[in-house]
Amino acid sequence: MLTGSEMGVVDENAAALGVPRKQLMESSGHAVARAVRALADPGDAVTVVAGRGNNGGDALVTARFLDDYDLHVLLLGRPDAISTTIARENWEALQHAEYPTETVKDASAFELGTPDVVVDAMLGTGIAGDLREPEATAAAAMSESDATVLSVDVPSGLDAETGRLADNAVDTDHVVTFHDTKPGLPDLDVPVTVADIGIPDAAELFVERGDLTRLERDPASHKGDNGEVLVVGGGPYTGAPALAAQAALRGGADLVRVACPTVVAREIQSYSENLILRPFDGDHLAPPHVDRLADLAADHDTLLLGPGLGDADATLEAVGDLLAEFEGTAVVDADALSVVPNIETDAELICTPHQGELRDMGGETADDWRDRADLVESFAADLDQTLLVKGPYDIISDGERTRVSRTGNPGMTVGGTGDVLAGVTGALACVQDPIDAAAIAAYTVGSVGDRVVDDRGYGLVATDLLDGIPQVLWQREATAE
Ligand SMILES: NC(=O)C1=CN([C@@H]2O[C@H](COP(=O)(O)OP(=O)(O)OC[C@H]3O[C@@H](n4cnc5c(N)ncnc54)[C@H](O)[C@@H]3O)[C@@H](O)[C@H]2O)[C@@H](O)CC1
Ligand SMILES: [K+]
Repeated sequence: MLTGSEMGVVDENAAALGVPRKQLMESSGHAVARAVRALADPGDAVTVVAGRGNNGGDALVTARFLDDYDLHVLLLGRPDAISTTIARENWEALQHAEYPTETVKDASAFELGTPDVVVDAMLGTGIAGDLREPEATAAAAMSESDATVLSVDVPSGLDAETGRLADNAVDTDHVVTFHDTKPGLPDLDVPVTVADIGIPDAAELFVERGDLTRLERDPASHKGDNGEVLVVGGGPYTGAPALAAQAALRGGADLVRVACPTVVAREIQSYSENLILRPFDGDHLAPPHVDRLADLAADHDTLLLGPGLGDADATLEAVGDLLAEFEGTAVVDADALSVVPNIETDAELICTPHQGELRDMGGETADDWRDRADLVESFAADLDQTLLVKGPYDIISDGERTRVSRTGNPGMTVGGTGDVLAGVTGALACVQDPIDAAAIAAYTVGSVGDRVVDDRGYGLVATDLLDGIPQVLWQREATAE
């Protein structure tokens, strides 16, 4: 089952892999034509009712496969109101080839006639709310007619995000949906055909730019709405928590606080005036600090635990105590990782080990990335947590879903890049599901590293990555419509 927006992610990923949406539209249109053939004989009357988006575009393709039918094509609205390039190109193809098309200027001009089959292609995943005019009038006419109604993707009026069926939705007889079923379709009690439209499995496995379409920033949002991250780190090291915290800010978090031992607080602050410090006594994390840190962490959307903490026994004991008390979402990195397999926690963890750290946690690795993906998936299932295992191909799994991010390059084996990745993951985990946060973070940090190395060659240092994070995260260079 895929929601409309998940379908948008997948088809943008397909475009990134070289299968643009116009090709998918051709496959969709053809699949609908095959369904028409199963419902009506050549010579029967078929009327296509097309809306102005890509749902209509699919059916404009269908028309070209129905030359041996008594065909009518009705476009709801003016041709210049067609909202996407690929749908318009398919409309123009019908004009050039002199297909019998008509445009319906308003609801009063809509006449369905008495076709044997009507193809409902008014609205698909782009719908918002109940049907407006002229779609509402057209829907009523279809629902009342004796024609067999074949809906494209979803019956017009079904919201594929929520599964809600509008009161004035088309009363359909048959649905051809694409790639996977959609929310609401199983409840309809009509035959639903799921058509394979040639989207490669890789579009769901690999993290690609389509995954970035999950990111939204509400224009009306206030400070804090986009996430508050608490980094607990530092002591033996100061650079790691500072990098992670700055990366969390670049990853879109509104507020990032760093809880660290007092002796290193001034030094960490000196790296950036954007950081807010919450020092605790001493020179390393230890069990007496845990209660206060647990309270502080509870006021944040994400806890990022590990960067620069070191592996003193008292520190690792405190990490275990803190995770045992914490009930929110935590990104666990570096020395803190070794504690995870030995504790009980109600927290939702995103663990970000490299392969050596994974083995120390009790996980297994393999040379072939496909084998590694299987091993990571089963270890994530054992832990019942999300893993982001770093490598030439990063493997992200929550034990059920597994994603692979292929960005990045050998220049990124330098120290500190893992802290940047943990920081971006922490920021995104404030606003995304753990697996999506980890997948987008891995893709983004790798892409930034690729850009830096393209520009300047190897010799990259972790701070080089910080500035480039927003550009990758918020790029909007979608090629398809
Ligand atoms: N995402 C994908 O991977 C693919 C999508 N395809 C098709 O593209 C469709 C989605 O296309 P679009 O995103 O262009 O969206 P739609 O074609 O579903 O609808 C967009 C249009 O509907 C109008 N609209 C929205 N709510 C309305 C309402 N309540 N009453 C009247 N008009 C309303 C909008 O102003 C816009 O013009 C899918 O359902 C599917 O049929 C296929 O071509 C294959 C691949
Ligand atoms: K439809």
